[in-house]
Amino acid sequence: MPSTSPALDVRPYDALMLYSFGGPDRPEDVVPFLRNVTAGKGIPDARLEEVGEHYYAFGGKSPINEQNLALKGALEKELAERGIDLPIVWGNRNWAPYTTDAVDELEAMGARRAVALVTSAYSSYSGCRQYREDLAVVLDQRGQLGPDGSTGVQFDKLRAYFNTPGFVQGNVDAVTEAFAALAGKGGDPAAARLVFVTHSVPTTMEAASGVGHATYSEQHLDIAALIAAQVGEALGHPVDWELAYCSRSGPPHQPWLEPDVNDLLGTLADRGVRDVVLSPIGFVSDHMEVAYDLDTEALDTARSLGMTAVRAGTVGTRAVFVKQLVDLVLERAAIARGESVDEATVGAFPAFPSITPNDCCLRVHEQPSGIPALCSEDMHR
Ligand SMILES: CC1=C(CCC(=O)O)c2cc3nc(cc4[nH]c(cc5[nH]c(cc1n2)c(C)c5CCC(=O)O)c(CCC(=O)O)c4C)C(CCC(=O)O)=C3C
Ligand SMILES: [Fe+2]
Repeated sequence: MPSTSPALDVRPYDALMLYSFGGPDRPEDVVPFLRNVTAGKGIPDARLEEVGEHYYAFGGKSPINEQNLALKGALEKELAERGIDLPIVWGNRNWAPYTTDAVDELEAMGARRAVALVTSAYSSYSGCRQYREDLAVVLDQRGQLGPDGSTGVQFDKLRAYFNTPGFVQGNVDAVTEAFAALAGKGGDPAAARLVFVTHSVPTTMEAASGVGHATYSEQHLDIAALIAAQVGEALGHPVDWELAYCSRSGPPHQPWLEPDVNDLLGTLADRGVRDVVLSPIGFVSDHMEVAYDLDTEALDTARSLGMTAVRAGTVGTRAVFVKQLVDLVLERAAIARGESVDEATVGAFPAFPSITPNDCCLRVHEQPSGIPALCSEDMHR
């Protein structure tokens, strides 16, 4: 039974759904996985073949599934330590266990209402709405979509958590450690440039992102400034920083957010920067974009430019981050019960809403998608 102590009350939720992207576990999975990811998205074949090679270079196995299992284990431990009885089910948009498997599991355990934790910290189509659309499609296939939805599991979602204290602190700790590692490699921390990295998105997706508070890039810039300032305090000297992007896809004529991290490294090298710390604040774990685009490609670029570079860790299963996620579950539960709550945030922006405006983060700016998305004002039930 859920605890009824106020600080530990997770009513009305019966379960937490850890909702992620998914990735292949073996070489035979790579092509079917990429087909799932790219259905109807107009990604050129050449890009797909290239991305397939990234996976084959790692034995056809993405690190993402093991990382999600580790996060699930860490969350279970944190919940147990706080005396909170809330089972966790895991589902992915693009690979097994799929969204529909997670919904099956919820039904099998008799769950009526679940709260979803998406493994993306920022508000954008790819990091928020696409998850809510896919969940709506799955419920629709089961005949469980609609404002009353009385037959199916009812879903809520945690708010975007990029601007929460635990996410920012986890990154501050990881970056501070990376500056120490840079010194260990003979680099000069006092002269090093801190380069934050996130996933690029088309500029149309950027324009449509962020609930009217702040776009995808503005969300990153806001916490990047905070992280750099706090790292500077820890190190005792100011830290110069930049935001760069990785993992661009799509056709060449389509504009995406820039600069690409490799191009930025070239620019910095031209300006005489010799030492770099890369901090992948756009990602919550060291999955394939980090393992390939940063650890393989960007670190190679830095090496060929004669730079000393260290890649900081992602928040992963850091205790401060896992605690924050559990705090967010308690916060969302209190909101669902109609209680007034203090939504802890850091930086310039308010807490992003957990029930989003209907047209928030559409795939193409100002063009309603026609696809319902769960946890939006209309679909909230
Ligand atoms: C903002 C964002 C995040 C959020 C950051 C986060 O959640 O961490 C994210 C996460 C991920 N993206 C991932 C993989 C892929 N993303 C692709 C394609 C795309 N991503 C996009 C954006 C994002 N993606 C976009 C705008 C596209 C173009 C197509 C479209 O408009 O949707 C493609 C197709 C080939 C290619 O173009 O690269 C693949 C294989 C994996 C799994 C990694 C693993 O296996 O470990 C993860 C976690
Ligand atoms: Fe992606």
